[in-house]
Amino acid sequence: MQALKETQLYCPFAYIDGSWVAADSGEQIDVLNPATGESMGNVPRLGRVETERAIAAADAALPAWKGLTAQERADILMKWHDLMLEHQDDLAMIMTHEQGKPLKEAAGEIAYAASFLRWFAEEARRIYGETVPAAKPSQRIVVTKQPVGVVGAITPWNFPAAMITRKAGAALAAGCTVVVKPASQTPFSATALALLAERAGVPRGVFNVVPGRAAEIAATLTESPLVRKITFTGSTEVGRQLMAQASQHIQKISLELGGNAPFIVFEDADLDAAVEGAMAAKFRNAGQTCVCTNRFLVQSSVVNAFCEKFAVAMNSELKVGNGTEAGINIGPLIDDSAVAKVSEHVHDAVDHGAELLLGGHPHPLGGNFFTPTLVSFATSSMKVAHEETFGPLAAVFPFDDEEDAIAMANDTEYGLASYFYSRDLGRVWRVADALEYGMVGINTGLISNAAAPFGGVKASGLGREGGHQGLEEFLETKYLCIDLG
Ligand SMILES: O=CCCC(=O)O
Repeated sequence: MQALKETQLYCPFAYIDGSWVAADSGEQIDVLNPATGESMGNVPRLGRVETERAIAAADAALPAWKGLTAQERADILMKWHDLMLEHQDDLAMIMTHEQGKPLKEAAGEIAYAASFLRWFAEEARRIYGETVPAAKPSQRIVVTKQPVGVVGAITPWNFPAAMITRKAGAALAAGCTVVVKPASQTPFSATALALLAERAGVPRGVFNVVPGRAAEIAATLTESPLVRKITFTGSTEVGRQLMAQASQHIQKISLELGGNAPFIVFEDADLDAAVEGAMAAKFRNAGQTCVCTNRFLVQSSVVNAFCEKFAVAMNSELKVGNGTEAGINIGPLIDDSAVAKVSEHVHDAVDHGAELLLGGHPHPLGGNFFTPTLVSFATSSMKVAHEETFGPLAAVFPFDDEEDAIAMANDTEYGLASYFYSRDLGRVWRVADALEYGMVGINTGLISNAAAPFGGVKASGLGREGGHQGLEEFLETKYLCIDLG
């Protein structure tokens, strides 16, 4: 790996109860740089026994952590935030090496990740209760909020830092303690965050990182009666299993799962603005973002003009390569099966009659690089209409009118992010109301923000992260009935 300013941030260990540890078995995970295929190092491959230790540590640390004042917890979270920004370049370098996203984008993710710590530090001091008029004159009803307890957080490879802070920031602010299972592709971002958490003053046992065997660690978290909440970002398939497993001890659960985001361009839209939004909504992290557009629905009267402008922007703005090189803004896909999936969706679309306007093949650089691809005349018979591609394929589906667009947009089991462009105020409200999605970007292709409630409906998940709603997910409501006699 290229040199870090502070080499200690490269932590090839798990972090349990304030100690840096190896797996009992000595087993390790070899972490590959998706741009080169080379190893960037190993972390321990933990399993059940070490996870049980982490849960026990989190449980032991809970009374003291929830016993701090909100201000004390907020101060520690703010310190953690500041340290992340202080080490932004190194954290970005680690992320680019293990995840592939270009350095500038990785630095952007570090800032985004830190913003959750700031947001939840501020929200920690606003965990309000309420009083309610009672049924009897002698009684008082008081509602309080308490931390749910120990949290198991399972996080994905596509946002190796932000998905940890979005969960752990909220949990710690609420007074919970956390065991994080990071993705095996990107554990070094997680362990670097643990080091900074320790330096910020997060007490031992409050924040633990357990890289390792995913199914075994998930089973250990869901089988433990000490764990009171599971929070997961990843596939709908795994989310469904976790939800079933979490039912054993009726654990609270938040799930941020797959999507099939539509991006609708109406004929009254500002097409240049729509293309700018399309670039952002499609190509962030090379298309490997759960809120990336999967289907561009464009009104027939403007479909040619939109495709022309979109192709020009893609040709002139997208530079594919190793994310550590200057000027690169499309890195590699995470692995060869991701490349195979994009290829499969492109071939399937072309075989079913789509017109290939740009790309359509792996990039000449080879490895996990794929050329940004644009196809038009996509139809509902194609795989890209129903499955999340999770790569740099932009598929344009023409539609006739507003009713048609809404029906096409909602014709999916998913309901995470959606986008549309229109300058007609009446249409803006009608379409925003009609879209069956947890998030709607209107005349914008970027919707992610610590202050906003992020999450989906239908098969895209349960619960919200970020916003004040994100904190609620880690709180229990308790009602006190006081009889004054
Ligand atoms: O891919 C999941 C999260 C992306 C985001 O927070 O914008």
